[in-house]
Amino acid sequence: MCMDKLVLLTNTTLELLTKTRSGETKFGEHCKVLASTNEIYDNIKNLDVNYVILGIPEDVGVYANLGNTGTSKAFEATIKVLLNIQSNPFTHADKVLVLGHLDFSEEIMAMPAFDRENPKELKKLRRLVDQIDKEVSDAIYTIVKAGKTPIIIGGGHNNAYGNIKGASLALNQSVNALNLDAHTDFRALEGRHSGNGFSYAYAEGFLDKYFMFGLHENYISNAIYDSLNSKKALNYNTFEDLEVRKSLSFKNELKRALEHIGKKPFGIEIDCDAIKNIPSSAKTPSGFSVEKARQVIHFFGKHKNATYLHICEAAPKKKQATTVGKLITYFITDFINANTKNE
Ligand SMILES: N=CN[C@@H](CCC(=O)O)C(=O)O
Repeated sequence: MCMDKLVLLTNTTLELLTKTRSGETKFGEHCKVLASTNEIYDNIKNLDVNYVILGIPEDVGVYANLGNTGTSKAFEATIKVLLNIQSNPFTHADKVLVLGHLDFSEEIMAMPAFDRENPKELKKLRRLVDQIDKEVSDAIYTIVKAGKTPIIIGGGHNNAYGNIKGASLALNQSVNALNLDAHTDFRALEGRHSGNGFSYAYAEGFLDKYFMFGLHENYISNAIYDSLNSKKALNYNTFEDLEVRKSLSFKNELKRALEHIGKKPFGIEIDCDAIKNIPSSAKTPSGFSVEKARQVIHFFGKHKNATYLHICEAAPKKKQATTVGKLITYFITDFINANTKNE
């Protein structure tokens, strides 16, 4: 529980980013922050909040997957919007601790020195992702152990591993996961990257049942297809069945997915590359609408076993930052709104 890489959101930054308006109260005026990292576990535990927002501004996992970087920009874009939405009975700002972010700037600075085309260097680069995993799982462990629900803003999808491991260790049991994603991220155990967070978590016993919602058929390799259909713990549907051929009903599939993962604590993983035209590491012209993604978050978020929410892979350029920040903010408030009704 060292959380060496944690940079708290300070009161000064909070005040700087929250643009107050007379006659209104913004989210940033009512959410909570911590004053110090000392005794962080006790401070998180004793604070009267249910949700802890943590940023993971990194793109090392995506780079180590030979993908396009930019995922390190999503957290800042989000926080600037989130703090400026209204604080009202829908948004529950007083139930939220905006903790801050894990600072992986050293790892990000180190990554371009590795030649990704050279297998030996790629191996070393992927070891940097192991270091990130350790920090992420420590942070999620601390938050879940303190009895709070983490809302994690990525970063690449490599961080699913740290989320699952941290939650599993805190709860002393393996956990399940629901993943809204174009890709399985269940690729080979070939060194850590953004395409194998779930396969590593499964192989190490932290992940039990896994449901992949809306996979794109064009990106399922034969090897993965065979695993999907041979392991009982894995279950999925495809975007084409749901939205193109309409051979499966969206509503029934939500229920089927919940039957697969809902019987014990589960994480909700949202990869922004599942949504049409969102700037992300694997941006797609064909994907779910923002409203369908919001419905997924609402549906699973309202379940008592929802243990965390992770929104990842958004990679906004400067001009897209506000739009991406708004998108992720809708996801956060949808989750909080649905989940609060549980209590
Ligand atoms: N987290 C994303 N993982 C995908 C990326 C695919 C792509 O970049 O096209 C994967 O490794 O399969």
